Amino acid sequence: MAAKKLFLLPGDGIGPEAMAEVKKLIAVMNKAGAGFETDEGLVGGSAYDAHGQAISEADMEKALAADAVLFGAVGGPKWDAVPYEVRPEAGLLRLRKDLELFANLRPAICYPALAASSSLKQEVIEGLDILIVRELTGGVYFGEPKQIIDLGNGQKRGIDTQVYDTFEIERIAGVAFELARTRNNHVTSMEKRNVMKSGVLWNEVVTATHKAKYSDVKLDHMLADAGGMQLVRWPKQFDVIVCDNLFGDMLSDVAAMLTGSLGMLPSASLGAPDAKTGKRKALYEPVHGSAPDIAGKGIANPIAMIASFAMCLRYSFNMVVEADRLEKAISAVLDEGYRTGDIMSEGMKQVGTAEMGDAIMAKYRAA
Ligand SMILES: NC(=O)C1=CN([C@@H]2O[C@H](COP(=O)(O)OP(=O)(O)OC[C@H]3O[C@@H](n4cnc5c(N)ncnc54)[C@H](O)[C@@H]3O)[C@@H](O)[C@H]2O)C=CC1
Ligand SMILES: CC(C)CC(=O)C(=O)O
Ligand SMILES: [Mg+2]
Repeated sequence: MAAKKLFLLPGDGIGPEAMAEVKKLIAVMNKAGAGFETDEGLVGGSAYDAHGQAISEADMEKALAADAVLFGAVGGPKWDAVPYEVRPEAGLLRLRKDLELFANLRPAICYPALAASSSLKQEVIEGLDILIVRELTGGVYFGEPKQIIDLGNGQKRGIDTQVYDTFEIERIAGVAFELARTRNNHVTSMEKRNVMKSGVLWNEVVTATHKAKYSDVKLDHMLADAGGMQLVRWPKQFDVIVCDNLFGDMLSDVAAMLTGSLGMLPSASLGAPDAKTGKRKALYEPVHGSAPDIAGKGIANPIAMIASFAMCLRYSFNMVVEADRLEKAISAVLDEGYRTGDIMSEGMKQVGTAEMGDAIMAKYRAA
């Protein structure tokens, strides 16, 4: 059996704390013969401190050669003043761009045990299971020009450019429609065609892609600001949401709170299948950032990171049984009342990062 090459990039802040819990799981799976071969690198502020770059060329090569990359989180106030080109977040953007990870899957599931403790009413989120499909390598995060110009009159101008070409919209729409077919067969496309030309094109191309290949899937369109409102008002109206890089970033943080906490939301970033092998480049990461406010305290919720590893098992290694088993272990531990601080509510057992990781591992082993 060929080794399964995992490249670990824990990053900064709570990234390494959450990744430590995944490393324990990998060790347990390897004892049972899973055959993961792991290597580890630096990204973000930790890479900047070591070599003045947000990710080194050597680590980029390892990421490109791996079957999957597991990523923690990057950033923090320590690096606020570093040059923009080498800021911690640049490491993540480079990984996404160079690995051509255009499809970012961000599922938001409300675990039954957390339905009562959300800031939203229980009936609004109970049973929630939606999937945000975010375009990840285009749009305003990457478009040129991207600069600050000195206008010479005491004023400056900040410029970011939103650019989308037809093929970029077509391929992300295709991913959303394909995934919808495995779920409730419903896609909602979100843009702002009322004020943005890229939104007009987005709407046209999604509509044409639907007509050409996916007319069996229900499609509707929503302006992205109204979409944000609807996500909070009645999120269960959605199945798959497809949107651009910026709206997807924002709407998935909104969706995170439907699940109880940013600490609960995993993600998978996938490239196109290789024409010969069918394999996709992939990176798995929690939706949250490095949470500098709680870093180093051992209290971060590791569930988003562990659930991202479950997505890795499912999408990169087709280990569907193990992925289900791990997701069930997370659910069972929540049913038993284990809570990190971010999801704590009255009468529950408050635990730290490692205790939560250990509890999930114990359930996984026992299943
Ligand atoms: N993928 C990545 O690496 C991302 C990095 N960032 C970076 O992270 C840094 C901090 O950004 P913020 O806006 O504060 O966003 P954040 O996601 O790091 O934190 C927002 C809030 O959620 C809480 N939180 C997040 N994850 C948690 C977890 N696992 N357990 C418990 N609580 C959790 C934090 O304590 C904080 O109160 C910035 O430098 C930002 O650029 C932000 C988002 C994504
Ligand atoms: C580059 C990241 C920090 C952007 C972000 O917030 C995200 O991808 O969720
Ligand atoms: Mg974000």
